[in-house]
Amino acid sequence: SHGWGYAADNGPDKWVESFPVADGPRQSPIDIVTGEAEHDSALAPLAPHYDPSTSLDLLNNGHSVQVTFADDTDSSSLTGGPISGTYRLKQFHFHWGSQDDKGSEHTVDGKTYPAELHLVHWNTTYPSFGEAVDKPDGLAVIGVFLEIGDENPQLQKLLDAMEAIKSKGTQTSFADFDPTILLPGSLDYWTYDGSLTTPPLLESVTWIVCKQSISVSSTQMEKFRSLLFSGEGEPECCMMDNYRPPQPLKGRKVRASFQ
Ligand SMILES: CN[C@@H]1CN(c2cccc(OC)c2)S(=O)(=O)c2sc(S(N)(=O)=O)cc21
Ligand SMILES: [Zn+2]
Repeated sequence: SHGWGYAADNGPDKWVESFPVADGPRQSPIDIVTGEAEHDSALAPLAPHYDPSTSLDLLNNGHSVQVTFADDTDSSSLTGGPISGTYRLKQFHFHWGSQDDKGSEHTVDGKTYPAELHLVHWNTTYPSFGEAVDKPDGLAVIGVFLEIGDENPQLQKLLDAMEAIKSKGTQTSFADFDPTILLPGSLDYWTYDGSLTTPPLLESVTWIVCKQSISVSSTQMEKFRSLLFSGEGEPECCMMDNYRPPQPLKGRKVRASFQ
């Protein structure tokens, strides 16, 4: 089968064949061992500032569901946290499982969550996303765990719009969406140096993983699982288990912004 994916013949265990960095020194995701994380009082509070007018469209790219943002100004950007300077929001997307006991990429003391939200930002010391994506300090991704609980009304607009993008390569306009509403109440976080969790697995990401999760109901999770990896006219293949498992820490330190 052409191209990478999450099936037995093109999934995470096979990626190293086309992307040797898969076995590199700073791969993501990782298992966050909370007892090993060191509180760093020098870590600043996370300061995301998002402008809903920069949200553009909702896309099924065959690997995940993604909302893309206009990144020609600093209107939607991230400062503070472990990063220096300003990183612009490019897109956010999710990873999830085929059932509620798995689906996240990062794990916490071995605990898996049913899904994980990633907000991808690029360092404006570089002229564009494309220039930043392969630099060691090029990207900053905020990870938020989704935990099964009450229905999350903030997800509903996204879930309803997914009707229009069931198949790979479909997209629909998705204006006036403020991703701030998807963030947990507390922005306490763990941070470490890592990589993209999908090919090309570039080791360019400062990971910022929120300690507090947001809720999602089992019914809402079924909505994610009704999306398709497959394109229109192809045999239907449900989009689920689109997560990479934790990778070796290889001596990296994980810092905590909280005691
Ligand atoms: C398909 N997966 C996304 C790939 N992207 C991408 C797009 C264009 C070019 C490129 O490299 C040259 C990479 S990306 O950088 O937006 C990210 S970040 C990310 S995650 N799970 O680590 O947060 C996954 C992807
Ligand atoms: Zn991701």
